[in-house]
Amino acid sequence: MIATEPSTASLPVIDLSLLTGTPQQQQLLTRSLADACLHTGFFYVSGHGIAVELINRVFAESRALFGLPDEQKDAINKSLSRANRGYEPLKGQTLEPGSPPDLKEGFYIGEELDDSDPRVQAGRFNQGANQWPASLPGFRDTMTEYFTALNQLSARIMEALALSLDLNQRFFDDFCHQPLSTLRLLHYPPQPTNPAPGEKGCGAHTDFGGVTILLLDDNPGLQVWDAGNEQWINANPIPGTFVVNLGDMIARWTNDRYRSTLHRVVNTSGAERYSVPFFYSGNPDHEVVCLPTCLAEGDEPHYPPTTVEAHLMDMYRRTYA
Ligand SMILES: O=C(O)CCC(=O)C(=O)O
Ligand SMILES: [Fe+2]
Repeated sequence: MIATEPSTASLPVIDLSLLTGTPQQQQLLTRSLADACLHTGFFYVSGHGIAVELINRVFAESRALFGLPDEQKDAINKSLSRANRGYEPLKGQTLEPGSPPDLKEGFYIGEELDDSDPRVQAGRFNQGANQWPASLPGFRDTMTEYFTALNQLSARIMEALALSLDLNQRFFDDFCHQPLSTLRLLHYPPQPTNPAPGEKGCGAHTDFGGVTILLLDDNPGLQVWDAGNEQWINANPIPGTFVVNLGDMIARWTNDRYRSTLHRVVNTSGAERYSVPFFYSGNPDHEVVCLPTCLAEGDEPHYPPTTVEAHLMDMYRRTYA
């Protein structure tokens, strides 16, 4: 029997500033992190060092972007980009197979690489130039600043994850070199009063990549599947934190010890909801092979070795097939 009412259980808050604390503080951090990763792979992060002033500018620019006239948004439609950058209209994606399209519009940003970059010339996955809205003068600089800051924050989270897996703190350094990252702005209109069956902001899905750092506005709506109790947990916003979750690649890497968990959005807040997920997938050439500390004696790896890029391309193929 699957409970339909979201549970009142909550996700843990992890203070990332403990990473540079005393050995005892570090141990506290890595233990609570391991615990969260073994359960849902979802947790809040405080002590992240991202300025609230920058966060406010990101939301202001995001609201301005989605408020532009349709012609201006269509001029930078994602379909015009070889690198999956730009605007995705409302109902442009169906994250939950068998459900109606998602009630959200989005905008995709990645590292700015021009045509002379060898990665672009080689046609590497998702590498290329962005499409910027011509009428918003501060948009590009704000998003670039936030993108850079979140790449750095992701690398710190990878250090904490390494420690939590009994690996050297620098174990993921090569993975964090020239990472493939996607910043995604999202806007959810209020849930309609008479939705079609299954219609909602964002269908139930797991994230494909490494870690996702999700910035929420003040509105609830995000729900995380609690497999142990077969119910949805509300992941409501906590001021000053991000929601962080592990993607399928970390589950694969840890032989399914660490979890990539289903989540969805139902915007019953009655308000326009804005969120900003940042997907960190690491160096495309990095080999993803069962971690040495995740294979108990007598266990077999659940997956063959792959690379970051091959894993991502495979996941995209399955979703957009
Ligand atoms: O908007 C949210 O709160 C979640 C978005 C999400 O899960 C995603 O974009 O993968
Ligand atoms: Fe997601």
